[in-house]
Amino acid sequence: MRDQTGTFSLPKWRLTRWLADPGQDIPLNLRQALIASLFGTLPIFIGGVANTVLVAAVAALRLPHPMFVSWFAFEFVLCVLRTHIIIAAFRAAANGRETPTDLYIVLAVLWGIGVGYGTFISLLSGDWVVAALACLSSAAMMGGICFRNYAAPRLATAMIVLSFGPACLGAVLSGEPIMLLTALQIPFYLFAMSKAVYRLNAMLVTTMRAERDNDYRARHDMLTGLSNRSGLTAALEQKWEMVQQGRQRIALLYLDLDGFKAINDHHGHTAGDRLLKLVGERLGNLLRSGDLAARIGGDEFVVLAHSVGSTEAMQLGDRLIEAVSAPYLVDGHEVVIGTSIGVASAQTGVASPDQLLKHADLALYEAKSQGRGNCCFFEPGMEARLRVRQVLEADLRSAFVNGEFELFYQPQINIAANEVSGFEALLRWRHPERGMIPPSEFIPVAEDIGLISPLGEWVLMQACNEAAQWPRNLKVAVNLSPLQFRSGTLTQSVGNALATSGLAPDRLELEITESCLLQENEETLSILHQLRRLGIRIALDDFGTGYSSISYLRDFPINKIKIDGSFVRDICSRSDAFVIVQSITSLGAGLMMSTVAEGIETEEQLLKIREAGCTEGQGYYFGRPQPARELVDFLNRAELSSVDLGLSLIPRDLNPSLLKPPSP
Ligand SMILES: Nc1nc2c(ncn2[C@@H]2O[C@@H]3COP(=O)(O)O[C@H]4[C@@H](O)[C@H](n5cnc6c(=O)[nH]c(N)nc65)O[C@@H]4COP(=O)(O)O[C@H]3[C@H]2O)c(=O)[nH]1
Repeated sequence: MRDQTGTFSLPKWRLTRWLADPGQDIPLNLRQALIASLFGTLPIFIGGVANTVLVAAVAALRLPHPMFVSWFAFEFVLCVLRTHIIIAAFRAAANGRETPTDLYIVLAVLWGIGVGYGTFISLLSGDWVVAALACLSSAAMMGGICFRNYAAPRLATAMIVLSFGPACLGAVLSGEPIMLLTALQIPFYLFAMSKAVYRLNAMLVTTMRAERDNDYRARHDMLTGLSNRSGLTAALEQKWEMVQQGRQRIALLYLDLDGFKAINDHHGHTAGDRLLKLVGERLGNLLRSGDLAARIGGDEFVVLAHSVGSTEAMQLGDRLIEAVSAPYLVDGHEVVIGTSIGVASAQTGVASPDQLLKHADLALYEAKSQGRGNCCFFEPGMEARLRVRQVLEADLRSAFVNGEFELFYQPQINIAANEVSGFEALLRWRHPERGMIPPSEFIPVAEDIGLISPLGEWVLMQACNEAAQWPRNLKVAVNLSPLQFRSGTLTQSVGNALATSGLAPDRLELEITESCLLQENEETLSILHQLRRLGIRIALDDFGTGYSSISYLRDFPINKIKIDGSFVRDICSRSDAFVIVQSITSLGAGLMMSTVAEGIETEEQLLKIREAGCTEGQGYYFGRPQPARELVDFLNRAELSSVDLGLSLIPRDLNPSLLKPPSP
């Protein structure tokens, strides 16, 4: 059936409403489609009216009695009126105007009455040729009525009874005994045809419901109830003409959830699904009427906002980030995720809805590459940057396979004992064309493309293997990505690395950042305890930046605090930096944790760090990150006199009081 939903008006008069009523619980759009179908199948309509006028004309010619002439005149006028009304209805529907549905239905009923009247008078006429013609014609009409009007079963039944019912009475009154048989047959025929109408109607409604459900499913995401990709495309295409004519301003906000995969992996897909539903609800709550939210991929959502410029779209983006990032309660667990958003608006130069979506996607890439929880507006240069990024991703994947990674080690110095206490392993990528690429450039990419877990495992194994060859029980510190921390396999990987290398667990230190501790306190706590049970030490990296929650130091089994290099950089010039470092070291001392100052580059900084009470130091002043093969040499030099080598851990000409162990 042709879908004409919404183009033909529903009847308004009481009688016509009753006649066209298809039954209870039928939604509005189905009612509209059913009414539209009454106007359809034009060949049957034309055949029906032409046939009636023709039969009436033949009868009037054979029997030019006023009854037959008036019948013909009635049919003729009705035919003209109905044709006019149906043409007017189609025009009105095409132009989105009210259609004359009530009149159309009333004329259909009158037509049925006309056919019935003609059959009746023909049977009484005694002219069996005219009677046979009229009876055959109205019986044939019933088929047409049934086929054409079963969308409104009451109307069709009324037309069937009115057009052929009088033949029953006519047969009785015809005076011909044999016609009594026909009079007996006609009610059965009427009943059978009416029954067929209701059956056909039930089948039609079921089919239309199924079509409607399929259509809904085709355009909606069953999990969240939001639109899906094709729903979004349809909505975009619908608005596009107005957008191109400058009559409508729209913006697309492309959201990608940060940290969703970890929740899915950790709590299972059912919890992940619940979380997606909650995200969908939050998005829906923020939209104005006429805006649309869609889920177009696992954890990817798009918001189509209308009547917004770039500023309002960015403001909406910020509100979406805030809403999505608030904690969720899923299966009794509090979980936190974030979202990055790319925004694009349909200004001149955007050729198609597809291109607009692509722009928003590019802006999303940019938002993600700037760190999580960002909202970025599309700029033309992003496409080129994306290509660079895609090349980097491809290179990164092959780098892992080609063994282009290596570990550099930076010494960590026990300031009090004036000796090297261990080394921090720092990942390096020796790119065949670009040379050495720093971890800050490729680790976020490795996290995004799911390479961080295997890469992290490789780092652990390599660091443990190399550290196992070092003298003097020197420690090795290994950085962990938050994603690796939440992977669920960390304890096992650490256990494997220790078992394979034979490194004593107390020589391995894992450096985590606060973002590892941000969510799932119980889960995180249990991983940390498992690691501690293996005998491993935990260091909290970059302390003093980010959240720097003191409660982490109380709640989690941490052995060491690494004070962020930014404080060390300012320690000689800003008294507040010194006070902060001092406060962290005394906090650490009180909690039986050692404190390491990162990024020491000068002697003055070292003096201040000592004065502030740090137990360990790390930085270019002591040594830059260097390949494993150079460590033995470094250690040998460190153990020799500084005067001999011109390289000193704690320069000799320092005030001797500075060489004393730090005061607690
Ligand atoms: N300006 C200055 N910088 C100094 C000084 N002393 C050390 N640094 C640099 O500071 C960074 C210290 O590492 P981080 O804070 O853990 O920060 C690391 C760490 O978060 C991450 N990273 C490095 N290796 C790995 C790894 O194997 N796994 C993971 N997940 N992250 C890693 O990459 C970050 C950057 O590493 P690098 O580029 O090697 O940069 C290193 C190091 O070279 C100094 O005196 N002055």
